[in-house]
Amino acid sequence: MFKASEGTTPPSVTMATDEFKYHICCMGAGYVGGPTMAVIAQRCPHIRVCVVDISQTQIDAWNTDDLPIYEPGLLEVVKESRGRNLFFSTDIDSEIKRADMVFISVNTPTKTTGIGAGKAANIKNCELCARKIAEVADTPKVVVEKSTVPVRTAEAVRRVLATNDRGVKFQVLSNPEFLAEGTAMPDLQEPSRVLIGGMQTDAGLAAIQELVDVYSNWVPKDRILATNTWSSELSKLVANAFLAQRVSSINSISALCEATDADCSEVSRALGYDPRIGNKFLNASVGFGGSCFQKDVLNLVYICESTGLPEVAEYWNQVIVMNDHQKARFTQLMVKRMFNTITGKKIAVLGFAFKKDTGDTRETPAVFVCKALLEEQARVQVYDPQVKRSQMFIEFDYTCGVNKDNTPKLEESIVTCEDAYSAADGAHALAILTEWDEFKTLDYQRIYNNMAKPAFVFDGRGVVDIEVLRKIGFEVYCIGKSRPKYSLDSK
Ligand SMILES: NC(=O)c1ccc[n+]([C@@H]2O[C@H](COP(=O)([O-])OP(=O)(O)OC[C@H]3O[C@@H](n4cnc5c(N)ncnc54)[C@H](O)[C@@H]3O)[C@@H](O)[C@H]2O)c1
Ligand SMILES: O=c1ccn([C@@H]2O[C@H](COP(=O)(O)OP(=O)(O)O[C@H]3O[C@H](CO)[C@@H](O)[C@H](O)[C@H]3O)[C@@H](O)[C@H]2O)c(=O)[nH]1
Repeated sequence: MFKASEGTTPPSVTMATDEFKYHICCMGAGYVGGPTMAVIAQRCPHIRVCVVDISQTQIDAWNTDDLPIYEPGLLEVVKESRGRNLFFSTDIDSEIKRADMVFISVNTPTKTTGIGAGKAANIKNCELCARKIAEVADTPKVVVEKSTVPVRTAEAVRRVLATNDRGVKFQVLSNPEFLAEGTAMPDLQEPSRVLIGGMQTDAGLAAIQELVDVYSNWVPKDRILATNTWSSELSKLVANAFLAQRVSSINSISALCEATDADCSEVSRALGYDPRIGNKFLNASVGFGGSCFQKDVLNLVYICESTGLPEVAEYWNQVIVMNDHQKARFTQLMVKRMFNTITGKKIAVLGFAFKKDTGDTRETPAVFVCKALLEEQARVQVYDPQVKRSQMFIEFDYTCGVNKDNTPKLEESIVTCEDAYSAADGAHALAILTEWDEFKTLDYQRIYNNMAKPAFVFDGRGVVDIEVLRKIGFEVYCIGKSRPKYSLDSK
């Protein structure tokens, strides 16, 4: 199974497949499946872990040192176990058959058509996994929902599994993942908690214990929370809704700070000292992005609507409304400050990923800002240390429906650059859209010297030292901070 290819780490210890007493198969080799299984394999060398996927390209990449995702520390952990007790394969049927436990870790995106389009999560991939397990399994298995799913999805998975015609018994558990991208490895190695939901029957409790036994290899017992299935499924959606709500709340206050000369980071600091509020997730920004927050809040909204709770649905929907407003507000400010026109102007966009330390661009605010800049006929010069040009175009099309068929000048209007200095060369403005550490230590004097004047900075991430940049000569606007006094209109 383990194919030696260029750049692949050879196995340090070889143990025949049959010698392992316990086998885990994970369906879905993405941002969650890959890192999660790499950590299980690292912490449980006695368990054989195989991650399977329908995408040959994805699996091939996991078998090289050029992994399909960028995550600090991931490659080292993969290399430690790959070929020893961690494998990546497209032989889905064999790996399911062999497994004692099967994780379902496939994507559950927002539906784009049909009932619930734009809100409901599409659990098609989860159902297909359950069907595949039902089709090929000939021994009992614990099936673990790792994907984020609407509450009561385990019921659907259980019913599909029951169609197995060999009478095989399955237990379905909910074990949502709470890792954040960019910090996935520490999040997995020292999780704040591991949540496991299952049926409160003898067989259900035994299945929960089986999964507890896996995590207990490295997670302290008091951080492993066992509960019933529905509470577990719902907790995941609610956790993301609460986090997203915090970002929207502080972003709403950022607008008020800009209008009143209050400083949003000072407000956050004051709030954060209250232990009941806590100091995390209070950074005002150009808006939240990522594959989870919007999808999961919208899913929660849809579930509330479908269960006859319109007021509750509307409450959570405001989190999305505020996020959309924040993204739009940022570009409106740019245009307004640059004398109400950016037609033909060069704008340097620093950062395209939805947050630092990831190459993930799903729902990134940068795509919405760039789209708005293109609509104003600006020329956009983008630099991101981890995002390839091809990925940016995939994201424009997927998230905003912008492609070269409906926007013929797209390719020439977006210039991708090798570093921040070339992106800023000749630009009228910098727009900082991801908080990459390297943007804090750029030589802003050098950047200023090579920009058109007046040189504007629009900081959507609170990255720059405003006073230093103002001394250099920049006209600086930062989310949640007071605006330059030399502006004609301070609002
Ligand atoms: N990305 C995150 O940070 C994160 C964190 C926690 C939870 N989640 C949730 O975890 C789930 C997976 O997210 P992700 O970001 O890893 O998605 P992803 O798109 O990165 O990966 C999903 C993988 O599943 C594969 N797949 C789809 N259908 C399959 C099938 N029938 N059989 C085998 N493989 C199949 C795809 O080819 C893809 O490689 C989602 O429900 C998401 O909401 C994501
Ligand atoms: O104070 C803050 C904190 C975050 N963000 C933005 O919010 C988005 C999401 O950030 P973060 O939550 O750190 O990253 P994700 O990888 O999306 O992780 C979230 O979504 C995952 C998928 O469900 C969950 O597992 C994690 O617990 C949850 O934090 C990013 O655009 C951040 O820039 C802010 O604007 N201000």
